[in-house]
Amino acid sequence: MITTTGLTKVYRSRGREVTALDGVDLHVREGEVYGVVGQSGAGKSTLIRCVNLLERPSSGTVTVAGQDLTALAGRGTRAGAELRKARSRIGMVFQHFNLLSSRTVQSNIELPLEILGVSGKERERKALELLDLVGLADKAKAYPGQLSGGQKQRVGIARALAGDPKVLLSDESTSALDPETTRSILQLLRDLNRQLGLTVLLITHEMEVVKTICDSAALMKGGRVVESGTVSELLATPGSELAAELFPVGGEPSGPDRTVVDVTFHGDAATQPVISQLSRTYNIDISILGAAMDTVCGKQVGRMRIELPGRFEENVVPIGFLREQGLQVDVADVRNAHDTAPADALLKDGAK
Ligand SMILES: Nc1ncnc2c1ncn2[C@@H]1O[C@H](COP(=O)(O)OP(=O)(O)OP(=O)(O)O)[C@@H](O)[C@H]1O
Repeated sequence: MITTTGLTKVYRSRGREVTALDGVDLHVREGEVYGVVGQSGAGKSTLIRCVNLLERPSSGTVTVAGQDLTALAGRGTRAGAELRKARSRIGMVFQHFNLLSSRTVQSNIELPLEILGVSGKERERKALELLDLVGLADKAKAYPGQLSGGQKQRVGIARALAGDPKVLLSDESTSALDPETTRSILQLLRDLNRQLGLTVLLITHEMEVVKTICDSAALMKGGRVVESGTVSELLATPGSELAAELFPVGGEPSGPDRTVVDVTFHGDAATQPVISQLSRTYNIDISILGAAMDTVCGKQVGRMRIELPGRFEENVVPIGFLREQGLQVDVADVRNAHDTAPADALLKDGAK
């Protein structure tokens, strides 16, 4: 539904160049909720603004619902009209709602339809239908100043849906809201995604948002996508930074010459007594340094950080045993991170 290839954006201001996007390839499938996360300055806002061509990319292409928007942006006035039409099919929700305070709620929702030249009667019908959809049927005549933050965002979402978009872009739409309101807005986005088959691309710095509603996610750093995939794929990828952030387990080793291992349990593996089997089979004492169970994308996932006595070399076979049970095993020397890669290579060799 949304594809970007080699998307690059270089800002030039006061003789300085800032590369905000550095060759971003993004693939968002129809009907999915896709989250882009990353620290401040990673390029998330620039990416979302380039997807609907609010910002003109320096190079690369953006295709939404099979239409190459970058090609339209480059041509004359006729193409400009086509671009506006294409853009009206992409809804956008903002962090600070961007409602007009002098207009009623209904009139805010009607605004994009006014711009599209839709008749008054049809605009009213559509606005009232959308208000009902977002649970604010009784607020049509209210002004934004009379609404709570969550209600304002519901109006923002209704306005974004006015042009019957196939795609909804959300720029930190819950960042200004308290946790409970955040949950209700995320639930609304999820419901709309399911009811309307809406594809949602959202940017956020909150892992909780990804955990609650995203099917897929990408991590951005320095204008690049450094990891991406479905949330389940990411959780199953050894060493995935996104997975570790989505599902952190802490715990320091209790002393030198210990092997610290992060074990992730999905599906059936979560119900097997693997840790006690490991302990019995190899006659070793295992300490649990940290553990958590959580629901990620509606699925139960468990993660445990355990400590085995002895160094990596001495634990090749027990760790091979864990891998054979279908568990995802990441070896981490938390005090000596540069040892991790060689240790993992060693394990793979040793486990053969
Ligand atoms: N209009 C602009 N002119 C010049 N530089 C810009 C402009 N907009 C963004 N940048 C720069 O581009 C880089 C990426 O910014 P962007 O706002 O896309 O990041 P972000 O990940 O959305 O950050 P945040 O979470 O803080 O919004 C930053 O270095 C920023 O300073």
